[in-house]
Amino acid sequence: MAKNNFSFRARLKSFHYAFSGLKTAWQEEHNFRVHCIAAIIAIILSFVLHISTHEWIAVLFSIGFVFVCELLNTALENIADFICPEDNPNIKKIKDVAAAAVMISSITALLIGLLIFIPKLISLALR
Ligand SMILES: Nc1ncnc2c1ncn2[C@@H]1O[C@H](COP(=O)(O)OP(=O)(O)OP(=O)(O)O)[C@@H](O)[C@H]1O
Repeated sequence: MAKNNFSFRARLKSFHYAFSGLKTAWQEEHNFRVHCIAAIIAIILSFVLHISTHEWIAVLFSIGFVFVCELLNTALENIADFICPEDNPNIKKIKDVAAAAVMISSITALLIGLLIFIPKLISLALR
C-alpha cells in the first residue's frame, strides 16, 4: 500500500536516474555528443537570427525528437548487446532499424533547420 503513496523524494530519485542515463549517453555515445553540439549551434542561430515563437517550437521539438531517438537507440543497443553479445542476424536487424530511426529524425531536424535558417541567413547576407 505504502508503495502507492506519492513521494517527492521518489520523484526526485526518478530525475536522478534520468540524468544518470543522460550522463551515460554522453560518456559512451559519440553520436549523442554530435547531436548536443548540433543542438547548441541551432539554439545559438535561433537567438542570433531572432526566429519567431512558431519557429522556436519547431527547432526545440526537432532537437527533442533527435535526442529521444538517439537515447532509445542507445537503450536498444545496450539491451541487444546484453541479451546477445555474439554476432546474430536478428540483432543486426534490430540495431539497423533503431539506427534508421535516428537517421530519419536527424534528417528531419536538418531539413527543418535549413527551412528556418537559410532564408534568414540569405536576407542577412543581402542586406
Ligand atoms: N551482435 C551483432 N550481430 C550482428 N550484427 C551486429 C551486432 N552488433 C552490431 N552489429 C552491426 O554492426 C552495426 C554497428 O553496431 P554498433 O553496436 O557498433 O552500433 P553503432 O551504431 O556503430 O554504435 P554507436 O552508436 O556506438 O556508434 C549495427 O548497426 C549492426 O549492423
